Amino acid sequence: MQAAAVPLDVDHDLAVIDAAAADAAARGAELLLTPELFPVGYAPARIRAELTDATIDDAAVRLAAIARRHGIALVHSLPSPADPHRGITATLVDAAGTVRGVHTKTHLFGPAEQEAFRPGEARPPLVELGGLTLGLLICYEVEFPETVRDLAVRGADVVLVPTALAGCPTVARTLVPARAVENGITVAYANHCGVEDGLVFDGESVIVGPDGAPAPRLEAGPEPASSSAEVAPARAGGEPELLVAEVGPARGHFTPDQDPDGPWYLHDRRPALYRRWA
Ligand SMILES: NC(=O)CCCCC(N)=O
Repeated sequence: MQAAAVPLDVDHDLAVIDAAAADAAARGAELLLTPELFPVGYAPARIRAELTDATIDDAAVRLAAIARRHGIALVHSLPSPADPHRGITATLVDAAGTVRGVHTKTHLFGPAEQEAFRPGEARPPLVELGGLTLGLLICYEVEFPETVRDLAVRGADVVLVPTALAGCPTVARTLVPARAVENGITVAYANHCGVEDGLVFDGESVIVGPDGAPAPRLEAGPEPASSSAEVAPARAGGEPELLVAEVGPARGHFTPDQDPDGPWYLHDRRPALYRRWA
């Protein structure tokens, strides 16, 4: 889902997610990925100054209910309750509304985030769902090859990335596809669009497969999609958009006997050598 949130207007922002979940489920999607901090909007200073933990806890309950109501898994992103400071989290809730994985952003972007939040330390989680292994990262983290590589070597087929990207479309156009290709996995990157708290978001949400190309779009309709249009990046500005694509098992784990031509990135890695260089 790519859409514009209204900072601190949780009712509005949850309504946008609810409508997207209904639309996605109707089109056959099994999981809806939403942008970073979408239920509260991307406004780090205002979140720190005005948001209460009760509001955050209530939003988490309502997001689980959205997943359950529409029978679709959901990745949402909220501030963590203060303990004593707040992190930025991503949570995967399954179609029954059960929390299956939570990640706290380990690489905070810029002074605004670093003043308003604390960085997480825990390793990004893997969740088994729908026959695939799903990894969670948040925004800036996907720009560090180490984070996606860590999930890939642990078996991730798909890395799901709520984001809040403004003024740097190179990330969506170049870095996100590179992460998918260099690990032979699919990366889904869901951004805000429009303007929030004076920030103009890039949009350009994308779902990129192991070959670096946009994943094929699932065409809703009576007949199974025989040929699917590619999922072009969402437009920068304007209205909410839903990219619905079919994602599958990783190809990065191939070894020479499975794929005679290579490249075999994960197979050919030399971590002991890299550690000696550190
Ligand atoms: N919320 C974020 O982590 C924003 C990341 C933007 C990084 C960039 N290169 O502009």
